Amino acid sequence: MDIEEKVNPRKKFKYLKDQVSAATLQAVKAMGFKIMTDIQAEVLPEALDGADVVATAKTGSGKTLAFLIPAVETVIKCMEKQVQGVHIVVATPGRLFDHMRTKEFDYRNVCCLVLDEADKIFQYGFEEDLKQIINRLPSKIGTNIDKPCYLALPSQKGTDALIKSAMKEKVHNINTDEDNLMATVEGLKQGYAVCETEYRLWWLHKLLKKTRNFKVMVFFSSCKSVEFHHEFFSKYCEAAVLCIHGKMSQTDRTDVITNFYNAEKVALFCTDLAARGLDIPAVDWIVQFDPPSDANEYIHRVGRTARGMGAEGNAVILLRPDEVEFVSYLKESKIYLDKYESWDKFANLQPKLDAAMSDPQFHELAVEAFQGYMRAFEVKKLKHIFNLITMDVDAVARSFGLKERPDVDVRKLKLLEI
Ligand SMILES: Nc1ncnc2c1ncn2[C@@H]1O[C@H](COP(=O)(O)OP(=O)(O)OP(=O)(O)O)[C@@H](O)[C@H]1O
Repeated sequence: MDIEEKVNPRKKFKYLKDQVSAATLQAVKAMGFKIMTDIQAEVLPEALDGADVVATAKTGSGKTLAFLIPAVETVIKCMEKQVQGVHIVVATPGRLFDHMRTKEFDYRNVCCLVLDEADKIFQYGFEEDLKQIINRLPSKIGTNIDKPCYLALPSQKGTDALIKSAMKEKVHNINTDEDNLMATVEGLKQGYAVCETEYRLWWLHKLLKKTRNFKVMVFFSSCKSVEFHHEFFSKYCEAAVLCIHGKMSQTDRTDVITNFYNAEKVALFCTDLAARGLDIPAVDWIVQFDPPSDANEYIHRVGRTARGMGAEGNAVILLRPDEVEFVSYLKESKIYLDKYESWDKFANLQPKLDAAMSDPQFHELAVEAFQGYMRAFEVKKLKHIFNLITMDVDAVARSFGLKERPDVDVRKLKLLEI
């Protein structure tokens, strides 16, 4: 008996045939999906039935189709009724609200609102924009027009008031994450490695060698650090690396993502710009070279691998010896890391660094990258773990290939800590 026969019939997309158009089912089939993920199997029958849904599930668990299929079905019905105009608008809250204040943007017939990444929306302080948007939309979208309104959110913190204002009296709370013993997906193997500060760059060099036949994402805490490491590894170590960060133009970012999407083996150096929403096939390794700010950010970074049903992936976070407590902190959020081997033998990068540093522009980049790294610490909330007071700043400078500590007001930064 193959997997498909064993599976509960309610979990097959075919089960939705009375609720979903043949075209949608055909499109799902063309994507190669036959069985719904847990969140899809729970959300779709309810949402297609017109219920308002708050859905919480792990990153990479298939939330997109859980809200997209009902949204597309709504559009299909509008088209049948020959409703004119744009059918789907995808926007950030601030931009959407700007448009709603223009005469040309007619939103009187809106019948479905989806808030994806709702926790991030709150974190970025879009709450006020969102309230205004909801106030202007046909009141209680769900109740009045009898069409669904969904929230897809990885975490529910702070959303209660919004749910009340936007949704029907009766909201279906679906959480496939409850009672779960782990915050990350089963197919993810994750661990941490410890490395002395000044050998961090050397560690990364070794890791890139070991993973050269894989598709890898490496996370850094600042744009300049991404640029610095990218320049060093691509120009002076001839490594296959791409980079993406917020200071690049949209066209360049799109090109990089397309290249990474199509590549079989390459490393993408990135900031947290790439931590959410990107669905790139077959990423093998997530490397957190600089630590994330909290458990939530950790989960989203590692969520770029092991995506979809039965998928597998690997993640490693690099910690300095005085950051190891981060492992216990993650444990409190049900993230369990194995301890990976700590390397003590590295290829000597000094000649390559010396060559690079003879270029004044590269030296300047190293200084800026160092400053970016220090600034990232300044805003970290977990001060007991990411502690500037105990940090060996000279060793940090050396980890950027700098023989002397740049002129950064470390004393001021340290004072901020107290
Ligand atoms: N029923 C399914 N069967 C197999 N693969 C699926 C199914 N549904 C979605 N996928 C695949 O799983 C991956 C993750 O899906 P999706 O992007 O919807 O996750 P998500 O929960 O929205 O993640 P995130 O929170 O990171 O945005 C995608 O590559 C998608 O194509």
